[in-house]
Amino acid sequence: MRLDVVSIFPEYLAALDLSLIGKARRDGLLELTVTDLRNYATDRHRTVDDTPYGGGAGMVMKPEPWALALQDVLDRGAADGHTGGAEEPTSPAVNQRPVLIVPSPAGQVFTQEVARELSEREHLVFACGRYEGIDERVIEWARESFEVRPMSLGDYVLNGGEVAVLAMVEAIGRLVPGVIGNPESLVEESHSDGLLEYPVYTKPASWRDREIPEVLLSGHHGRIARWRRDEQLRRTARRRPDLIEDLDPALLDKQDRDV
Ligand SMILES: NC(=S)c1ccno1
Repeated sequence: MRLDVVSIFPEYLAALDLSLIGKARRDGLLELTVTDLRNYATDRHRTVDDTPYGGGAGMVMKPEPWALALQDVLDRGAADGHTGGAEEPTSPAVNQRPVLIVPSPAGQVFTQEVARELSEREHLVFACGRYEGIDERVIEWARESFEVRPMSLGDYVLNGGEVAVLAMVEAIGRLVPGVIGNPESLVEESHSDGLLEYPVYTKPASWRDREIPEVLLSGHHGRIARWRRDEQLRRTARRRPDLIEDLDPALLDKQDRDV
């Protein structure tokens, strides 16, 4: 998977050199490039923002630097053989276009399901807006060559898209085959089956007069699996009843309904 991030604070993305994502980059599983938007400013002051038409507080990110930066991302992708680059996409219907993800409170809510969908795409490009946002004409222009996806981490406002990109790249990147050493780890985590994950424990069995659930010491795999499933259902019902409402009933077995 190829990932590009465009930002005026490229150093913000340094965390993507660390841990599993950093290792995946070094192993060639993820090809991630961070681009400084200011390198595409068209004046000697490297200006990337200006006052908003119609008045109002704050500044808006100028369209031209963004268009030049995103076109360069496309051209580099095409030069490296990634489809959907500068030349016409061969068959956009099969989603070969690069996906332009624009973190924004006005975007689609980013979920595990969206992460899974995006982890199967070939080229993701993240546009980190700052100030009051990016001139809307950039989004319109980008639709000619990208599948544009405004995306929100949640209903709150950040100072820019970089923090959201760190979260999305980690959530998406870890689903790319080979990034997580043991793919089994992906099976029983929160949201993998529509439920929150069960509580986990490790040694010592007794800690500050607190014991672990006895069933976990039983060695009875069937009982342990049942206990874990019950805990998932209880925890989800308590903390995120909205997930239970949305749950596909086919995912619930008969015993689930007795919890
Ligand atoms: N909620 C998100 S993703 C965001 C981006 C910028 N501000 O808020």
